[in-house]
Order: sequence, then structure tokens, then C-alpha cells
Amino acid sequence: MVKAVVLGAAGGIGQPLSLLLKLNEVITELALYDIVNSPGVAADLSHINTPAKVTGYLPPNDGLKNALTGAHLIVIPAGVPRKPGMTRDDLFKINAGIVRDLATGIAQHAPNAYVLVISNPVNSTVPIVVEVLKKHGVFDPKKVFGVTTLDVVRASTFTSSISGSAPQGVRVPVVGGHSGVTIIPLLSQISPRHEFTHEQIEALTKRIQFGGDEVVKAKDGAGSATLSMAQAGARFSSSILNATVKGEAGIVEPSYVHLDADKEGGSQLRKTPSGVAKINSLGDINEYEKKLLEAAIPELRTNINKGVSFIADGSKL
Ligand SMILES: NC(=O)c1ccc[n+]([C@@H]2O[C@H](COP(=O)([O-])OP(=O)(O)OC[C@H]3O[C@@H](n4cnc5c(N)ncnc54)[C@H](O)[C@@H]3O)[C@@H](O)[C@H]2O)c1
Ligand SMILES: O=C(O)C[C@H](O)C(=O)O
Repeated sequence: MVKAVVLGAAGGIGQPLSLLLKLNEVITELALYDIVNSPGVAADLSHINTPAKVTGYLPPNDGLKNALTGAHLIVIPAGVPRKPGMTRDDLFKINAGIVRDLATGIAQHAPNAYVLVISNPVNSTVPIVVEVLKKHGVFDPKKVFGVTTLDVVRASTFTSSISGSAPQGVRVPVVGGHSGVTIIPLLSQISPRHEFTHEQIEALTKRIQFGGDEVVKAKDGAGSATLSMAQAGARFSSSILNATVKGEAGIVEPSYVHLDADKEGGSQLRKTPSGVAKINSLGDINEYEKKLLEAAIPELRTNINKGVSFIADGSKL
């Protein structure tokens, strides 16, 4: 039995993400939870002839508990998205409480699950999940991930439009967090190798860091990236399942994770059959990338402290 759960499953990301997870044949049970419409989404997806049994849950009648119980993998795209003129941090006010409450449910009903956080601001919502799980004594640093895969996906797409490589074959490690200057593309480590000019590196870096703004602007008040995010979330989920269920070794995915030094850090995770085996170092980074790292640290620190304080300062658990 491999149960996957989507919290916020009826939303702009939640619906296509749930569809893509329904197509993943490793999953045998797919539980969809939202405060609205999740039974309808579940009924719709349940007609697709893949193995996963799909169930929908709403808050009444222990909906969250029933959705979470027995989960192997939980993906969280619950919460409000940006509108033009907003930063991701502006979402903290609403989304911090939503993520805290869902994390509390996870601590109580699925303490051993892999938890993938999509809800923004990721730089602060991941520390919120970590702190809630710590308070309940169930935190495992190798099981909580901020999903930054969309930055990686964008980096492949944007660089390939210049290098001419096929986008699906391009890998660019993107480390750090998930907002503006905290997003750090390591273009010197692009595979297949390509030498960009300095002007190209600056332009690509900026575009990867602010790619989310392009979508928010184009959607003009109707939200932010949903379809590309669903694909990115499904890809990261699939990597976790391939490592932890199928036992594939040597899978490497960048993600935003908790490090021992009591701070979060974007890193590349290496996954093995037992789950996440190793957090890779950043490798050889050049002077330009060192400057990006320096610029990211103060903002990351502020974002992390904001999430940690939200739980420490007595938000209900
Ligand atoms: N990590 C990333 O790269 C990335 C990319 C895109 C969007 N996001 C973020 O993902 C979040 C969701 O975006 P969206 O476009 O799907 O928004 P949306 O408004 O379309 O959907 C959000 C869903 O969450 C549900 N929800 C609200 N409160 C809930 C609760 N307490 N429990 C369960 N469900 C709840 C809503 O009912 C809704 O269905 C936003 O915070 C957005 O900023 C992150
Ligand atoms: O930009 C946003 O607010 C959504 C998401 O974080 C993104 O990068 O597209």
C-alpha cells in the first residue's frame, strides 16, 4: 500500500497535481483533502483506470484525520496565491496559520510521512512545519521538503532557449530558498555543459529568480503558476516515491530543507532506498555564485526566523 495525500486538492495546483499523481502507478491510494470541493475532484479522478483508489475529504467528520492516516507521502498546496504587486511574504498572514494547522494534523495522524510543502512563502512555511513536528517530537529532517522544483524546471527551460539543448535533458542545480534573491541557480554546473556569456548569466539568473512574477503578471489577478507547479510537484513526488518505494538509488533533486545548524538551506538531496541519504554540498561555485549566496542569506534568515517565531510565540498547536 502506498498512500499519497494532497492537502488543498481542489485548488489551482491541487487539481492538476492530483491528476498527475493519479497517473503515477506507484500510488495505490490517493486521498484528496480541501475545505471545499474535494469529494467532487475525487469522484472525477476516480474514473481514470490507474491503480490508485481516490477518496475525497472535507473538514467535518474527522476529514483531515481520515485523509492523513496511513500516508506515505503528503503534498501541501493549500493556501492563497499572489496577485500582481504582492510578494510571497505578503501571503504569510493567511498561509502560516493554514500550514500550521495542517502540520499539526500530520504530527498527530501521519508522523512518519514524507511532507512536501508547496504553500508560499516556502522560505517560512517549511520552518513552520519543522517547528510543529519538533513540538510533537516527530520531526525527521530527512522527511520534510520545501518544493523548489519549479525553479529547477524553469532553469532548464530558460537556459535551453539560449543554449539550444533539448529542455527535457538540461539539469541546472538551483539551491537556496524560493523567492527572488534567495533562489540561487548554479549555472556553472549546468549539464550538458554550456558556456554562457556574463550578460547571459545575469539575465538568466534574474529570469529564474523572478520567473514566478511573469506568471502572476500574465494571469492578471487570477493567481500564480498552477499547471507548471503541478508538473514540478508531481516530478518531486515521483522522485521521492522512486527512491523510497521502488528503491532506485542515486536520484538527486534540489530542495529547501532543514539543516543541522538549525537553519534551512537549499541543497541537493541524494535519495536512496531508505529515503534521503545525503545532502550534497554546493560543489565548486564561482565568484558570481558566491555573491548570489551572500545576497540570499540575510533574507533567508529573516524568512526562517519569521516562521520559527510564529510557532514559538504561542500559535496554537
Ligand atoms: N512552491 C512553489 O513553487 C509554488 C508555486 C506556485 C504556487 N505556490 C503556492 O501554492 C499555494 C496554492 O496556490 P493555488 O494557485 O493552488 O491556490 P488556489 O487558491 O487555487 O488553491 C488553494 C486551495 O487551498 C485550499 N485551502 C485553503 N485553506 C485550506 C485548509 N485550511 N485546508 C485545506 N485546503 C485549504 C483552498 O480551498 C483552495 O482549494 C499558494 O500559496 C501559492 O503561492 C507555490
Ligand atoms: O510566484 C508565485 O507567487 C508562485 C510560485 O512561487 C512561483 O514561483 O510561481
